Amino acid sequence: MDGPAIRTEKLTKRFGPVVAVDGLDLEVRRGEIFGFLGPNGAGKSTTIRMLLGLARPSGGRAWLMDVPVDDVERAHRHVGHVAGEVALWPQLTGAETLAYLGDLSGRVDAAFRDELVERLRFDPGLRVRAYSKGNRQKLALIAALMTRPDVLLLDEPTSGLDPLMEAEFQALAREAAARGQAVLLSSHILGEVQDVCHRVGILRAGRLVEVAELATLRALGGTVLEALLAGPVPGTADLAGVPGVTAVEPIDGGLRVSVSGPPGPVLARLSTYPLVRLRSREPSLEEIFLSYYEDAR
Ligand SMILES: Nc1ncnc2c1ncn2[C@@H]1O[C@H](COP(=O)(O)OP(=O)(O)OP(=O)(O)O)[C@@H](O)[C@H]1O
Repeated sequence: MDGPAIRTEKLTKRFGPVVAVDGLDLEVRRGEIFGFLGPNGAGKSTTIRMLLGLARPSGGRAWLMDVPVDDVERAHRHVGHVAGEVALWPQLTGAETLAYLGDLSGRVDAAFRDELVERLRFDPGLRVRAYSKGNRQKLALIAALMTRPDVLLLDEPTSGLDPLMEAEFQALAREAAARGQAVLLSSHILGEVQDVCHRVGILRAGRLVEVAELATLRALGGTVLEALLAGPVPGTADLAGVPGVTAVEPIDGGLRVSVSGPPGPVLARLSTYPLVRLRSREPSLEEIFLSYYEDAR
C-alpha cells in the first residue's frame, strides 16, 4: 500500500465514435496537488467519472490507493469528490446534507466539518434548492474534505467561488496535501493551477500531452506584449527574429508579441518604434497551449 494515490494505465473511454479519454497513463503521488488542465471537451470530467466508478472504462485500468476503481465500495473509502455539476438533494438543508453524507461515510471529524463551514463562510441552514451555484459548490467541497480522504477528486471546484473563497479553497488544498492527501484538481483557470499545484498535466483530445512541474509550465508561459504605434505598423518579420520572441501578429494599430525568457531584446527593438502604449499581460491558457504545440512541432 505505498503506490501512487491515483494510477491509471491505458485508461480509455469511447462514446460511439468519440474517444473521450485515449490510453491515459497518469500517476498522482500522495501529498501532491496535481493540476488537470485542458480545453473544453478534453476528457477531464470523463477521467474523473471513471476514477469514481461513475463511468465504465472502454479499456485500461485505474486504481485509487492501490484499490481497483471498479471495486467501488473499497475505493470510495479513500475518496472525496466534487463533481463538475454538483447534484444534491434539493429538499434537504445544507446541515442535513452534511449529516447524511457524514453518516454514510462514518468517518467525519465534526470539529473539522464545523471549521470548514466557518472558513468557507457557508450557511448550512438553507435548503439545497435555495443555494446559489457557489454555495452548492461550497457544500460539495465541505462534504468532500470533511472525512479527510486519501484522495480528493475535484472537477472545477472553484468555478462558482468568489476570489476570497477561492483563496480559502487553495489554503485547504495545501493543508490537505501537507497531511499526505492527494488532490486531483481539474481546471481551466491557469492562475489557480499556477498558485496551488505541484505538477500539472495537460490533456488534449483525451491524451496527456505534457506532464510538467510548475516551473516548466511557467517558463512555457512567458509574456504577451501589445504595442500600439503612432505610425505605420512594421511587418511582423521585423520582430520575429528577435531573441525570445515566440510569435508576432498584427492587431489594430500595432502588434501583439509573445515573448518567453528575458524581455530586454524585444523591448529594445520596440523602443525604436513610435510607441503610443505598451501593455503586458500573462498569456491565456490557450496561448500557452498553442506555444507548447508550436514548440512540440
Ligand atoms: N455521456 C456522454 N456521451 C457522449 N459523449 C460524451 C459523454 N460524456 C462526454 N462526452 C464527450 O467526451 C469528450 C470529453 O468530455 P469531458 O466532459 O470529459 O471533457 P472535459 O475536459 O471535462 O470538458 P469541460 O472542461 O468542458 O468540462 C467530449 O467530446 C464530450 O462531448
